[in-house]
Amino acid sequence: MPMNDNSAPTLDEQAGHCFACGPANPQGLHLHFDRSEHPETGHPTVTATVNLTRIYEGPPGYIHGGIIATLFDEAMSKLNRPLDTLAMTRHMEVDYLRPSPLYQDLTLTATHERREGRKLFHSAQLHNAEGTLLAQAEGLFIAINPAMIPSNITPEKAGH
Ligand SMILES: CCCCCCCCCCCCCC(=O)SCCNC(=O)CCNC(=O)[C@H](O)C(C)(C)COP(=O)(O)OP(=O)(O)OC[C@H]1O[C@@H](n2cnc3c(N)ncnc32)[C@H](O)[C@@H]1OP(=O)(O)O
Repeated sequence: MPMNDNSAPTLDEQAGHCFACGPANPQGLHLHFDRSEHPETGHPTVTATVNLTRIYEGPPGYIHGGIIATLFDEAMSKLNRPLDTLAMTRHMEVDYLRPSPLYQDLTLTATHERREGRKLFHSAQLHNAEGTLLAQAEGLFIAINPAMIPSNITPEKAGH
């Protein structure tokens, strides 16, 4: 794992193996998000283009539902940093409205809705290129103590 000069890993380095967004995970999705502000509420919003192959297939020709949940979990988690909060997913609901096709550019978006103390409420959507809503989610993230996140994970420490 790359280290900074003080050998304390940065948050990005700690998250480098994240299955959805980590650049260091050879089997990950390598999602990249652009961040902006919602035009009406000013709340943080993130967007990514996803185009998935059969590795992620569920029904023939379509993305597996668990992977769609992963996309939503990741997109909503990306809202926590602009809110200056380290948080983990506590609850998520997903509506699968239409099958989500493989091999097509789909637009993944997430927006912060509201905060109640440690509780962050976010929403997320997946649209096809025609603008049809394919799936949507609501998520509850809970602000955590940074000490919950181990600073250095190795296979040896994980028992492998
Ligand atoms: C994460 C850091 C990563 C750093 C790098 C970023 C890279 C990105 C990677 C990100 C990867 C993607 C992200 C991932 O995949 S994160 C991985 C998936 N998530 C987890 O593994 C989290 C596991 N859970 C926990 O560790 C604990 O439960 C945590 C720490 C989250 C909270 O435990 P804690 O004991 O502290 O709190 P609590 O359980 O009492 O609950 C708290 C409050 O919530 C209320 N509540 C519960 N349910 C509902 C509901 N349905 N509607 C409304 N409210 C609800 C509940 O009543 C309570 O309210 P109150 O009584 O306090 O008022």
